[in-house]
Amino acid sequence: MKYISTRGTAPELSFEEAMLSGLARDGGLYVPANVPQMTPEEIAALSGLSYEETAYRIMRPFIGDTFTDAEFRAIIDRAYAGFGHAARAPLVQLAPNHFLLELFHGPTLAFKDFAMQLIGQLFQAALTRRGDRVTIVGATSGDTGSAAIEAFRGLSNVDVFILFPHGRVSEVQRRQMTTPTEANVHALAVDGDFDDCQAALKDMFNDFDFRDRVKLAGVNSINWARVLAQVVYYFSSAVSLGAPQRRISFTVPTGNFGDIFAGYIAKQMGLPIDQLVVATNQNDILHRCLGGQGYHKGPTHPSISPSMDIQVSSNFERVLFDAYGRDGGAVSQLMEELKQGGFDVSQGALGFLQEQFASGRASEDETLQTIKATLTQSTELLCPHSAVGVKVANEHRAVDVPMITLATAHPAKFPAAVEQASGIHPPLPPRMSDLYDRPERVTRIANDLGAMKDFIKGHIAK
Ligand SMILES: Cc1ncc(COP(=O)(O)O)c(C=O)c1O
Ligand SMILES: N[C@@H](CCOP(=O)(O)O)C(=O)O
Repeated sequence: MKYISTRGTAPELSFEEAMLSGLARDGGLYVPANVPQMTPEEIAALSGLSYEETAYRIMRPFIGDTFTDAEFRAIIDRAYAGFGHAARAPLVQLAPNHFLLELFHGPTLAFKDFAMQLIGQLFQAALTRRGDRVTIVGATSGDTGSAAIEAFRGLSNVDVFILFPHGRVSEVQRRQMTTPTEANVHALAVDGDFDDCQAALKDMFNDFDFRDRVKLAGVNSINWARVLAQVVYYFSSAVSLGAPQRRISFTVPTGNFGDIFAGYIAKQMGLPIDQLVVATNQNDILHRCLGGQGYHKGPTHPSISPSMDIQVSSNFERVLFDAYGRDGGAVSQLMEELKQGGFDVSQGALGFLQEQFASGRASEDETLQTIKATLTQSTELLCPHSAVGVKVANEHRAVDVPMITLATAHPAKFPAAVEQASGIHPPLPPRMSDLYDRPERVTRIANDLGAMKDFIKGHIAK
């Protein structure tokens, strides 16, 4: 199994190399040269299996010879052992033919744990075997950072630096990043927004001196392994509702396009997905683009679903690569135009995108109303991101096709918005109940690439 860059000029890599290197050296993102296929019989055979066994069968063909079967099984088992629900990703019914896929039972209460817990184990196994160490730098609008810190804190062969936008994450998200005491963890509050953090991260990857000197690695969804781990729950949930005999639709609260891209890969592998619906908050650049208005950046408006406050949606590049016939030159050109503010999508590419994805948006008010209405109609207390998904899913549901909306975070991560909508203050689970009492450790830093690189160089273990 080989991985190729969306910009077309970086070397092809194995799974292990692509995982450890993050961004391709031509600035692109790695994707599989060919997506492995599953037959209807193989998909049907997933019925009744544990989440771990399903994960093994879905991901195995993508891993190549990086790990033996036994090593890979053990890695998966360790990754999901700390989840607080036996099903790992349980489905609950909201309404006739509308289901919620609860992805918030991991250690940091967000869907990021599904991939990050696995990546933590994959990195540890690969680095130990190589006798190597890396510096992980991550950009976060809240959840990736806490999940990465949880997965990598205390590991001897990794330093972790997380860039988050100062004042633009929830207090729970911030505290999850700033209260761990392990010396290899560094939380940096950047005077900027998430797009500034992600741009700085990509600039670090494109500075080869810095990249090679600190042995830079990435655990954002830049990293193909992040996307791969998220493909699994599309299969597990769809099969439990009758796939492959039945078609299933999904609605996905979307920001950086990693989660819904995983659904797109599941469909490419053979899962019979009817609609894949992109749900955005008021920062609706993806919804506008899929509606034919081009991809043009505007100001980011802070919202009650802050993890989706994104203008430069990193993984959109991966689907553009397919939409433009896997032409790396065309993708490079679009990404150059994006640096100047945006680009128009060609008619052919737009047709491809509209065939693959539907979309919708939720305003702040609609998000609050959805939290309230869902609690009235069921017993489910939604986080604001999941509420964006439910609002948009309700607009796209068809009577004869089950719709699964991804619930991407636990409501207790966003208590202010949830309480405003429902009157209920969602409590943190007991293991985190002292989060507000723990001392914080954070470095405030200017939105200045040089300052960030100097900080990192000065704080990696020698
Ligand atoms: C709670 C939550 N929901 C939705 C998203 C959007 O996911 P993606 O960036 O993969 O589109 C994020 C951030 O990634 C998130 O943290
Ligand atoms: N919403 C994310 C943004 C980063 O996304 P990623 O999937 O590329 O890591 C967050 O919570 O940080």
